[in-house]
Amino acid sequence: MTNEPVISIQNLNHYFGQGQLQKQVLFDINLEINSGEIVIMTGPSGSGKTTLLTLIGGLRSAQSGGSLKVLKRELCGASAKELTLARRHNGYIFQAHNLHNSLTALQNVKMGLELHNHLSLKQMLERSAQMLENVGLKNRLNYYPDDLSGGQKQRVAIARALVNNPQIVLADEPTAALDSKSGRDVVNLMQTLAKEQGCTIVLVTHDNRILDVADRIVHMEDGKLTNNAVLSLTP
Ligand SMILES: Nc1ncnc2c1ncn2[C@@H]1O[C@H](COP(=O)(O)OP(=O)(O)OP(=O)(O)O)[C@@H](O)[C@H]1O
Repeated sequence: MTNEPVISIQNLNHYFGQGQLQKQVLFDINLEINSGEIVIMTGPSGSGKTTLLTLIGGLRSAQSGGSLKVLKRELCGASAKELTLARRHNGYIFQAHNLHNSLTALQNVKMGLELHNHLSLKQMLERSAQMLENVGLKNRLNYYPDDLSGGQKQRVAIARALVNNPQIVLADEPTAALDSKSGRDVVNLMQTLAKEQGCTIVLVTHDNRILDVADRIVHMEDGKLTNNAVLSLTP
């Protein structure tokens, strides 16, 4: 494995709106994230965390000026096609889990594999079922989201995000809708699976109960990263 950062951000700014209504929401962001790291981003509401996460994930266009390199691809000024390609290496876990209610747990997870057209239908189903087993939902393969608890839905979302072995997982408030035990289970699971698969996780949260899964915590305040310290956990 190379020492080159998986995510490398230099002098990144971001603006919403145009002309007089233009508002700067990210200011001179500099951040490097290495392969296999779990980085948690904290900060008050409106400080810019989701904006930065969606830029890293190629879910919105980074404006030219600074540099945002993800897996060696420059995303500042990238075309829509380049962003689509960049997204294939990522898994996304968002608060509302974005499951399709008309699809079973197994079918939802299988959607995470559909860009992998080298796999047969049988292989996709086997791999999806295995992933659901890994997240403890072996007995829920054919359940619809409406028949699952919040924690179970979030585990389906994790299985879908990880099923295609993404190099990067981006998670926005993955525990916000969960009670403390389910929230803890969900992050422990993300941590275990990420370490097994060697992927890098960037996780935005307000949930102080889960900070200990991080290798590093970065703090965002008014669109600026204020702290990039290595987290030292008391033994
Ligand atoms: N699409 C948009 N158009 C205009 N302004 C936006 C847009 N999205 C976000 N903003 C503004 O950008 C700022 C940063 O928002 P962002 O959602 O990144 O913050 P956040 O730290 O993730 O907040 P929260 O913790 O509440 O989710 C806020 O002032 C928000 O109002």
